[in-house]
Amino acid sequence: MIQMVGVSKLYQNGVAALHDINIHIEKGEFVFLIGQSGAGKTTFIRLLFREELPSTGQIMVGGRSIIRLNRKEIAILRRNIGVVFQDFRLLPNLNVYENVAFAMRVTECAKNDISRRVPEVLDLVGLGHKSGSMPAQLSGGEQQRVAIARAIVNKPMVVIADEPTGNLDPETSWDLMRLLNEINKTGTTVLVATHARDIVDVMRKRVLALENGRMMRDDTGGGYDENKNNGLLL
Ligand SMILES: Nc1ncnc2c1ncn2[C@@H]1O[C@H](COP(=O)(O)OP(=O)(O)OP(=O)(O)O)[C@@H](O)[C@H]1O
Repeated sequence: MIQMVGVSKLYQNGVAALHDINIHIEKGEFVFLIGQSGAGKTTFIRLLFREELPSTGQIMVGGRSIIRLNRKEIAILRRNIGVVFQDFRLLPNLNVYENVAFAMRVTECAKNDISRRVPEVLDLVGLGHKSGSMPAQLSGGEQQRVAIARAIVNKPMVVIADEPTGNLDPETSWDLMRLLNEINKTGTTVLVATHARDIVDVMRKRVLALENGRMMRDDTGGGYDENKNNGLLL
């Protein structure tokens, strides 16, 4: 589903954000990406949906190289990858329904499909009753769930979340992780960049650990710290 071969990223200011990354994520996996602030997690994510290009190396998504794509192909890639940002990035002047519908409109979906699918995903994230609310009227956890609804509305192959619990209290963070786990159980590949040590330790998923732009660890069923093995399965 996702493959990086020899990927490095040197930003124009000379910062080497990623160095010789080689990873392979299969369809249907749930993967945590961990690492200290500045380790390269966001850069890793931005490369996957073509917000940045690597300086060297090859990136494949869904069996295709994403390095040389035209605008139309980039749009198709982004339809296949739902991204959830830490700061939600909802459109403030649109209500919950319209925020989610917007993601379908930009991919030129038929009106009928939009009016059928949007209520379906809002129910899935537990926000069916808030579809007329504006983002500013929602709690942080609710806004984040709208962001998830928007990320999954086009039935992407992959959902990527960049520190989705960064602004949430512990209980709401767990609700959100359970939701991502449910999405994963439907066959969607899920990649979550996080600092949430307790969540990583309990969920026991595959853990990729970045340190100064290098992939230092790739553990199946791993914890936040190396060799920590006292978690419970969710
Ligand atoms: N657009 C950019 N231009 C130049 N340098 C950048 C850019 N974006 C990130 N960097 C640098 O690249 C390195 C990796 O940053 P990145 O945002 O990928 O880390 P991160 O692991 O996501 O950190 P955090 O947990 O704080 O979000 C850092 O040194 C950062 O300063």
